[in-house]
Parts: sequence; C-alpha cells; structure tokens
Amino acid sequence: MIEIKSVTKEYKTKKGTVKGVDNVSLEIDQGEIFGIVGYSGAGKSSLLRCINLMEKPTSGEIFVDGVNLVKLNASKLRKSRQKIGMIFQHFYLATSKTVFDNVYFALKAAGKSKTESQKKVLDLLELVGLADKAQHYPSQLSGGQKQRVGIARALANDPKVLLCDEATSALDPSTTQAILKLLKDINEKLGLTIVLITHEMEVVKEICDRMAVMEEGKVIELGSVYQLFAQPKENLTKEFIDGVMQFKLPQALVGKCKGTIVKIHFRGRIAEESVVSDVLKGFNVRANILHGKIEYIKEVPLGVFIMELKGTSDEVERVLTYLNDKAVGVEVMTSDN
Ligand SMILES: Nc1ncnc2c1ncn2[C@@H]1O[C@H](COP(=O)(O)OP(=O)(O)OP(=O)(O)O)[C@@H](O)[C@H]1O
Repeated sequence: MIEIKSVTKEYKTKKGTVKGVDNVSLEIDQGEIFGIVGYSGAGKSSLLRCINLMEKPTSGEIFVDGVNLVKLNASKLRKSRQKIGMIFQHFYLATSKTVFDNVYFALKAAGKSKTESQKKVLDLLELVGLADKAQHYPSQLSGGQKQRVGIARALANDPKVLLCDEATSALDPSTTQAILKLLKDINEKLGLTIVLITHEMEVVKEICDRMAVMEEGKVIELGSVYQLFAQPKENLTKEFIDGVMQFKLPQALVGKCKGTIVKIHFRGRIAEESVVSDVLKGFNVRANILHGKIEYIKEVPLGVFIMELKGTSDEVERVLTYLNDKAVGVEVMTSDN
C-alpha cells in the first residue's frame, strides 16, 4: 500500500543542512498497523510527513496505492491526498466550529454534495462514538473526545491510509487505551492501513503488527513487533523494549550474585511450558530466580526470566545447552564460572 523508496529529507538551516530522513526505504502492506519509534529528533515526523508530501522529500519516491506522489502536479496531488487521512497529537480542530462542522468541512473541501455530506458526518460520528456530541464545540470536549473528532474528520473522504502523528501522546493512559481500541476497530472494519509514530512502546505493543526503529534519520531495525520484542538486535531497540518490559536488574543486585546470571526469553507457547521447573528439578544446579515476567503481545506470550545458576561449570553448561535446545533465547549476563 505504501512504498517509501530511498527517501531523504534535508532541511536548510542557518547552521547548515540537517538530514531529517536519511535514505529510508520501507514497504507497508495494505491493512497493516505499522509503528515508527525513536527518540526526539530521530526523524519520525519528517518521515511520516513525507508519506503525504506535507514534507516534500529532497530525493526518493513515495508510492501510495501504486501512485508515485512525488511525480504528481498540485491538483493531482490534492486528489491523491484524499486517500491519506491524518491525525495529530494536538488535534488541530477549528474551535469556532461544532463537532459536526469540523467533520463536514473536510467533506465540503473535497467538493461532496450537501445531502451526501450530512449523512456521512452523522455516520462518522456514530463510528467514533460521538453521535450525541454533534452540536458541541471542541472546548466542551475531553482530550479523548477531541481526538475522536480528529479521527472522524480524517476518515471523511474514505482514505485508504491513516497517518497518526503522536496521536495519543497528549492523552492519559485510559483514554489512550480507548483511542487505540478505536483505531484497531477502524483498521479491522474498514481495512485501513495505519502508520503511527510514537515514542511510547506501549502503543506499539498494543496495536502494531510491525515496527521500525529510527535513529539519526535512518531506520536501524525493522520487523514484526513480536520479533523485535523477543529478539531486539540493536542497542537502541533493546533500550526501548527494556523501558516497557522492565527486564533490567538493578546493578547492585548483579554485583552481589556469585553464579552465572542468565536471561532466558520464552517465545510463543514455550512460555507456557515448565522449562524453569525442569531446570530446577533435572540438573545439579541451584537456580535462583531474580526476575520473571510474561507479557502478551497480540495474545502470544513472551516470557523473560533472569536466573542465577550455581553449580559446576560443566553442569551450568548442560543447563545452557538444554535451554538452547528448548528454542528459547538465552543470554549469559555475567559468569563467575
Ligand atoms: N522544519 C525543519 N527545519 C529544520 N530542521 C528540521 C525541521 N523539521 C525537522 N528538523 C530536524 O530534522 C531532524 C528530525 O526531526 P523530526 O521532527 O522529524 O524528528 P522526530 O523523531 O519526529 O522528533 P520529535 O518527536 O521531537 O518531533 C531533527 O534534527 C530536527 O531538528
């Protein structure tokens, strides 16, 4: 649905040229929810805005639904942009217009007839759960309700793609959950492709199918959310994952341990098996569990246990072989053996 081909976006500043996006290539499938994460300044917004040409790439190509947007003239681009809705962290609603008119305006701007548009607005407000707020003004709404108006407005012209620019960052955790659920419902009901940028890994963990991690304008890691949570390769990805999964041990505790500390990742159904108790029962080692957690990513379990193993080096080695045979990720954190 979206193909980003060797896109670079440079900004000319007084201090010189800044590369917001540095030679990024990505493909995002139809119906996918795709997350882009990274710290502030990584280039997430620049890349997202290149997708609908709010930012024109300095070089590279952007295909949306088979059309190369970079090559279009202004009027064709305006038409193609109707396929791409966008929502923002700060909603950008017209404060002097009612909820109804905020959504109606998007249809009017696209040249739709009055009767058709009025019915469409009511349908959209129903879809986002705001049918009873049509005549309210934005100032009378909560943050979550304002974002629902933003979503209704973004869907006005039946887009195929929805771009979400930190759409839940200004919301409290329970409102965030409600908005994410709405986005997921819309994705399923309408088959909409959703691209979201966020610095909150919770958001990615909750609804994304795949994710990309950005640093200094480049995509440094890309994969399914489960894959990246289970086996992150890059340090930055690990940092983001550890932040949300809290798999870290306090350094003081690590210093006190005399045995071999191993971090074991259980993937899929293996998390439900009795691997840990097998280690405790079947080997001549003492295993001290320091940390353990099972998270569910799209209902698939992902478990992490951190254990200190005490025993002869041969026996510890046998345990590590056993764990590796069980197809779990095993990482030796320290070893005194
Ligand atoms: N209009 C602009 N003019 C000059 N530099 C810009 C402009 N927009 C972005 N940049 C620079 O491009 C780089 C990437 O910025 P961008 O906003 O895309 O990152 P981000 O990951 O979205 O960060 P944030 O979450 O803080 O918005 C940064 O160095 C930023 O300063």
